[in-house]
Amino acid sequence: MTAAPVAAAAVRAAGISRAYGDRTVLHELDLEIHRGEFVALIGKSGCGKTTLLRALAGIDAVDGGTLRTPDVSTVVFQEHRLLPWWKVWRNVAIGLPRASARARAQSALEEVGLGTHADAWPVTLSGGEAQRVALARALVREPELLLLDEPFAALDALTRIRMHGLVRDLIARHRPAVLLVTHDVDEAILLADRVLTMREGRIAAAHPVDGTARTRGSAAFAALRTELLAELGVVEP
Ligand SMILES: Nc1ncnc2c1ncn2[C@@H]1O[C@H](COP(=O)(O)OP(=O)(O)OP(=O)(O)O)[C@@H](O)[C@H]1O
Repeated sequence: MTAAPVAAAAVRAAGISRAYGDRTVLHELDLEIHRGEFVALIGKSGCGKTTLLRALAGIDAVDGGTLRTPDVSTVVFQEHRLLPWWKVWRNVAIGLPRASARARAQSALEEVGLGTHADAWPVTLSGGEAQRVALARALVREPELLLLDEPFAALDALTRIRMHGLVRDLIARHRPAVLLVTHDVDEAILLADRVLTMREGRIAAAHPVDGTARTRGSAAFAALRTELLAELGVVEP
């Protein structure tokens, strides 16, 4: 028997592997995310980020290794995935006990600034509003693990900046463990406590984010950004 898992870990993956046919996408990968910790994962296209997130979400099984995740984990995807035939509040309330569903959905919508949109139809929402509803739907169940798969990638730059502020506030209040998969290095630095780079199905390096680096334009921000881009093999013009 190995030692008992670290109590503070919300997620613990040890040597997990996943293959599609003869193509191995996760190579004996190790990952720990602590309770209340915000981890961002960046890496080149095809390195296995979404595969890892889907494994943590329990959407896909792993072929080998051990994976421990909390009972309640929720996912926000790049596209909002709201059901068009249900009003906004019912989309948020999916899976909640009936008696409290409406009130809990309303309060979650208020948290994302959409309290007046409870009876709207999803089709009437802007892209940013729809993603805020998706966030409300993910947080209303008080997940211990929140998985974010490029949730801001399809939004315009200004909306994305506003969403960063909102997500920071929501996370500070709810304190789930978070894994954010993103292509946006700036976003990773601004939001995460720790940025992981992934290469060929493994975690290549971990970079703790110093508080001063969270200010865009600070020297610490620029230095970490340069380091991460170099690790990803990106040379800026
Ligand atoms: N269902 C599948 N069947 C076969 N191959 C797959 C499947 N899903 C993913 N792959 C392959 O696994 C590899 C990793 O895919 P994954 O989506 O995890 O990468 P990613 O790092 O998230 O990429 P991106 O940044 O482009 O979203 C890719 O080569 C992809 O083609």
